[in-house]
Amino acid sequence: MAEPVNISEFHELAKQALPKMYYDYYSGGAEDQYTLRENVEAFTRIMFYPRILVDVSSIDLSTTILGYKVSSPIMVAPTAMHKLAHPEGEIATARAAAACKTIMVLSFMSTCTVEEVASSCNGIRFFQLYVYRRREISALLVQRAERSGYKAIVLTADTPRLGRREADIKNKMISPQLKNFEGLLSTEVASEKGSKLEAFASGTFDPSLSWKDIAWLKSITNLPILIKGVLTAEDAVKAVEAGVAGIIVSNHGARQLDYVPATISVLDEVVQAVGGKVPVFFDGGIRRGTDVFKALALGAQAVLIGRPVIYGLAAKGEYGVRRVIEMLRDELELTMTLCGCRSLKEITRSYVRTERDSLRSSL
Ligand SMILES: Cc1cc2nc3c(=O)[nH]c(=O)nc-3n(C[C@H](O)[C@H](O)[C@H](O)COP(=O)(O)O)c2cc1C
Ligand SMILES: CC(C)CC(=O)C(=O)O
Repeated sequence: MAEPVNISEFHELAKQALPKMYYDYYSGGAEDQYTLRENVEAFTRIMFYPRILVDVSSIDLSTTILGYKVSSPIMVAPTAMHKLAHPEGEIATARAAAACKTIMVLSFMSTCTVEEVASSCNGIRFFQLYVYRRREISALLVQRAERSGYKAIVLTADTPRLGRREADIKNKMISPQLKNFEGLLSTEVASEKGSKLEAFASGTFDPSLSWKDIAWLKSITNLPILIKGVLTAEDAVKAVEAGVAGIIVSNHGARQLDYVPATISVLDEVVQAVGGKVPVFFDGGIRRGTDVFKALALGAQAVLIGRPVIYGLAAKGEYGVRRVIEMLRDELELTMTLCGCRSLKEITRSYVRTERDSLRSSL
């Protein structure tokens, strides 16, 4: 295929490049994959209401995230095991994110260590945390990340168990390859049945994790804490009360509970509940710059992209990840230009209408 011109073409290239087991793991969702489709399709039901005759000769996409300057509001979401996509793994991703002057969130379940990624290039990075039954291992990783210069902890709160991913069961997905835990924990799972990754997670992840543990996390780190996996106003309020520095509206790329709404359709509600007390970030189903604009218009301060990064990495390594981020950035710039928004601050709710808005106005 010629040089891809959009994320969907990177997806196609990645599918060709990857062994089926890994492609299915990366691209798949939980059970019927209803939410997986919805995450993308819900964006198609939001329409633009652009303004004309605005001087758009200069467009500024830069912003700050937790005080760190970035070139655009598009960050790299934490996704596990990049070496299954490309031999350079998370190092290639980190270099691409740094070249694009944006933030990468490194997964707890990475195939390069926290330290290897930190020393691979200069860039602002956050560290995503899973809490293991053996809490001392999670605590140690938080401390290693803090020592290595990561600037925030992203606590993933939607994974007491792994969702049921049927392709992984059928493919007998391999045990995770996690270099961070060498000498701490064996990641080999003996089970002959189903997904070894799932068997590993069910033996290792702590299902007792609860709101009170935010205080525990605060007691072991000075870094700001973002909570990832919020889908309701009720949990958004609890997160603010627990003292987090930000919220990530996410359904884990539709890989956990199937039949939760598309994340873009709950963003409004969460943003209103938070009432500007902390920044709200967003992920799930972003495949176009227009999607980024829609999330910003509905109140997200920035977005994160998961699968598009993996597709770029699988197709073309570091260069591919860079192209994916640049493409979305360029598409966002064009969307802003055509909507008549010169800066991210000018992107407001009045530039989009959701299905619910249209229903309300027809009543
Ligand atoms: C292959 C894959 C692995 C993931 N691994 C993690 C992970 O280790 N930690 C985490 O918090 N989220 C993980 N996620 C969820 C992403 O952070 C993010 O919420 C999701 O991918 C966003 O949706 P998108 O892929 O449609 O952009 C993973 C997602 C995928 C697709
Ligand atoms: C290794 C997994 C627990 C990573 C993950 O969060 C996912 O696959 O969605």
